[in-house]
Amino acid sequence: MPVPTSRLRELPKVELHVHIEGTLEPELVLELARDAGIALPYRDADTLRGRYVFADLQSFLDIYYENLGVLRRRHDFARLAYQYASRAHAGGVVHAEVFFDPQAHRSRGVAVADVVAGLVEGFDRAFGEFGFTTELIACFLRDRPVAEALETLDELTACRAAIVGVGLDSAEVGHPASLFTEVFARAADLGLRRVAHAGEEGGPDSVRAAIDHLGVERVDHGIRSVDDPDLVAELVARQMPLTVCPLSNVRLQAVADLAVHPLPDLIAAGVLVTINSDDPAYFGGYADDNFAVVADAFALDDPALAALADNSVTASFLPDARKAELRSRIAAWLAGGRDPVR
Ligand SMILES: Nc1ncnc2[nH]cnc12
Ligand SMILES: [Zn+2]
Repeated sequence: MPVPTSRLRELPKVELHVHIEGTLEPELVLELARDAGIALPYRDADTLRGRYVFADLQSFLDIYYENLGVLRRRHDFARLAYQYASRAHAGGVVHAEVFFDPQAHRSRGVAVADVVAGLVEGFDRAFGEFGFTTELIACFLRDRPVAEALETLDELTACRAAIVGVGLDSAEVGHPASLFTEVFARAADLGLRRVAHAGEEGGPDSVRAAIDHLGVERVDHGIRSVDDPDLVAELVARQMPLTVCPLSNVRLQAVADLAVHPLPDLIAAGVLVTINSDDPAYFGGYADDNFAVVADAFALDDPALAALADNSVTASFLPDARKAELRSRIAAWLAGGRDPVR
């Protein structure tokens, strides 16, 4: 029996893999372009949305980087953050650890400090209005020079207090994690937490490289780990979280179809799997939608869904007291009650 969507929305969720630039809905692209006097080659939001047919990661990244060019002022980032928080909250997300791509903005002359200040402003508003909590994770672009990542890390130190950690994203194949060893070592010296995309289009070796060279505490995606049983066993032994994004994997053709997604095999093996949206404005769904499609595709019952939500709490960078509070809210949901806080 499928779990009704309204009940699934009430499951308290923590989102650990969402790119704030990937929450830029076509309507906001058009609005920000109009405000800034930027001419766009499409008439309306639906025409832009119609372009969102992707053959692979790169074909998505091309449009993603093009669209984020409309984000220019601190206020634009505040709007984006607040809009994401509002939508995620409506789907039951109570806490999010949100990626942003500083290099994609500073390369266009937008100061990293303005990006961070805008995101903080939008998320502070969301916290004040509906108690939505967030942490920020600055991702380095792995298809850009390492020297640029080091410069960006230097700039980020001025906003150190607003950032919980660093990540690694953009085109995976041909851009090994090992190149970024020094960047991640310096981030660790600054007390920043470390995560990295790996095993999205790259294979098990890419996942191993992120763990061995970057010292990550979570692997973003990591689905291709399933191709190497020894790696799966290692992920289980270390309880290394994977931030899996099912709709993204389908839309970027990392998997042929949801029915053959490795999620059930990873769960069955005992991997600490979490469910996330990645770039929801592009892939047809936010965190609740991702929960809904996997619940449906793999006939997950309430205990299985609560276990996935619980994994995200475990894998989060939240303090222990907040983790305990969220765990008891998930347990209350499982026991059949409504979430007492919503
Ligand atoms: N799914 C993804 N993989 C790598 N880099 C990204 N940047 C935004 N979304 C991404
Ligand atoms: Zn991602």
